[in-house]
Amino acid sequence: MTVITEETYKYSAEFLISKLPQEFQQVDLGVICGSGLGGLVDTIDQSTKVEFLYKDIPGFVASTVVGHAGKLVFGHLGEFRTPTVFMVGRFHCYEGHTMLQCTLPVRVMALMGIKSLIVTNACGGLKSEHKVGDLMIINDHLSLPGMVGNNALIGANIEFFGPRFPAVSDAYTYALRKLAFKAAFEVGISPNDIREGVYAMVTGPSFETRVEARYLATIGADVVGMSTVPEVVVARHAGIKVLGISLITNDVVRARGKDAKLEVMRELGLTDKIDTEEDTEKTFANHAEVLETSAMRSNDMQRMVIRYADLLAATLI
Ligand SMILES: O=P(O)(O)O[C@H]1O[C@H](CO)[C@@H](O)[C@H]1O
Ligand SMILES: Nc1nc2[nH]cnc2c(=O)[nH]1
Repeated sequence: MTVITEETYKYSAEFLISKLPQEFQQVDLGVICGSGLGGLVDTIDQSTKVEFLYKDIPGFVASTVVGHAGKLVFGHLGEFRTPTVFMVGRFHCYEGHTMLQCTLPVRVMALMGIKSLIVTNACGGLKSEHKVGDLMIINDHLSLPGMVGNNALIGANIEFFGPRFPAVSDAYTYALRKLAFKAAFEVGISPNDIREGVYAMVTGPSFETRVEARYLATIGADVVGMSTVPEVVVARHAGIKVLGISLITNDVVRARGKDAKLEVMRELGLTDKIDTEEDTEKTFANHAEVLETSAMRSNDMQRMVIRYADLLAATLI
């Protein structure tokens, strides 16, 4: 198992601080941009923005997924010009990175002073009442890897960041969720297009089988994705408040699929013996669709995040 020491996190943060102007020596807010959602950095003041490629930052691994640019950007967000650090592209375990490598940037952000983190992602919808393109404020998560031996906090605990056994029962701060809904409604997002619910994490990279999708829905998940949870767990461990926003980029296929036995019975004229109904759905999840939906809805998400940052700056949360 790769071990990342307290010194490594500090070295990464010190590297960044040594290269940053005074205004970004300490940042208030962190944002992790999900698949195809990195456009948010195009909305910040371009004249003060400072960018680092992940490959140039000590301790960071490389980002390999299409739709994840692979850079850390410092800039002023919103009318209140909140000093913010953006991960434009994140790391996923399915890229071959460990949980510790995937979450290293969150601890670096913690060392740079963030008190609040916005985690965004693209995900598949598991409920028939969801529409592709809906936003969802995460109110809880279900970590399948975390429950069976791949929790982001496995390994020697670094007391400097937080306790050995942190509570995550209210990982997604209620007051911040309220603020996010307020921001969404204020920028004109319809209550019909934004929900609140449970994000399930699987490691991927294969999408769900039909029965896995039904299983996840049965055990309480509303959406499923391959990220977010490790970042949230590490952020909460370090005492950072979290808002999670999911964009439902595709429907996860839950129907049973074509029934070979029925087809053969029909072909042989055994129709009087058919006692079950077929339950088919021919679509399948794919990353191109994920990026297409992100591109369609990223503007709304950006406006909402900017408004949220301003509401946050104006409150004491
Ligand atoms: O969670 P983000 O990084 O937004 O990306 C999601 O989209 C990719 C699959 O299309 C997976 O990486 C999944 O986790
Ligand atoms: N696991 C998973 N991750 C996703 N990310 C975006 N869409 C999906 C999906 O359908 N399943």
